[in-house]
Amino acid sequence: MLLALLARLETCEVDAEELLLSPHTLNRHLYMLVRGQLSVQLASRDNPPVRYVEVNDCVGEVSFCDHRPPSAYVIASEPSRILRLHSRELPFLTQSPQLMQNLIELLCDRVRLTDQLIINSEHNANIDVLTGVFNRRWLEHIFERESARCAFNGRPLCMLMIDVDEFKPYNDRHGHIAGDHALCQVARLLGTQLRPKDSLVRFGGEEFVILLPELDLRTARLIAERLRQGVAQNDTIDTPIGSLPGVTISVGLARMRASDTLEDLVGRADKALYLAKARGRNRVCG
Ligand SMILES: Nc1nc2c(ncn2[C@@H]2O[C@H](COP(=O)(O)OP(=O)(O)OP(=O)(O)O)[C@@H](O)[C@H]2O)c(=O)[nH]1
Repeated sequence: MLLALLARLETCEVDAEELLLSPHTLNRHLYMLVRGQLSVQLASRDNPPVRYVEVNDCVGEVSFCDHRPPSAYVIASEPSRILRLHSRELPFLTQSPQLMQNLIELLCDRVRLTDQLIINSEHNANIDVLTGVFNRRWLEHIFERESARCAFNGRPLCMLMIDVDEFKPYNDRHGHIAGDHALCQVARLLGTQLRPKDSLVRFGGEEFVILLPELDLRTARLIAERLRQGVAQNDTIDTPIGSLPGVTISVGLARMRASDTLEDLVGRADKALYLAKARGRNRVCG
């Protein structure tokens, strides 16, 4: 059976940059890479590869089976040798339970890989690139969930609005890259002191938001004070560009009221933050 299958395979050579599969062209082949490397690109040939196909990997199996155009571009990233099987040989494959089992496993792998890519891209869409903490998009999602959950259980929900103090002069004195390191340090210091159910979000620029579910105002204030002290006590930041002076933060605190929208809660936390700045910075208000 295997020998008969091998006899049905064609060998082809592709040059670097050559297009093997495209969403605009029906695919009739199942390909197996025997030398070189292929890249898989979604939506446009100009997008960076989402993955690479290495030797012994297959591509094209989904369109080979369903006779529909491929969902991605597959391009040779270097000169490559490929074995291919035409879809007219599909009835031949069905004669062997083992070959069918292999094909099903291949399709299952592809489904899992696609799921993982979706999970990764969903995750990346919620993460701030510089600091690695959640971004504003995530805040909207998590606020909806946590505010509903806390309201349903009759539990409080508090928000901390945090702003790095005098960050413009810090950037001016030490440079923007140093400022970036300082922001990462703040994110790290804040993140390591939180419970898993708390959400740390980079709200924008030098501002962070923390959602604290199931904590009353008094406890949230203690936590805010602990966070403030944690940042202030780190008076130097070790970075690849050298040792930099630490920064301080001001914190505005607000507790969710019934029927608060995210904007309402952010607005009150922001007012409290403004007060903390006006009273001299490096403090908690609200
Ligand atoms: N390095 C760096 N700087 C940023 C980033 N985002 C915002 N900033 C800077 O943060 C600074 C914020 O400055 P201001 O809003 O004037 O406030 P401040 O100097 O921190 O003063 P106070 O908030 O009143 O204590 C601006 O200079 C922005 O350019 C970033 O991602 N990296």
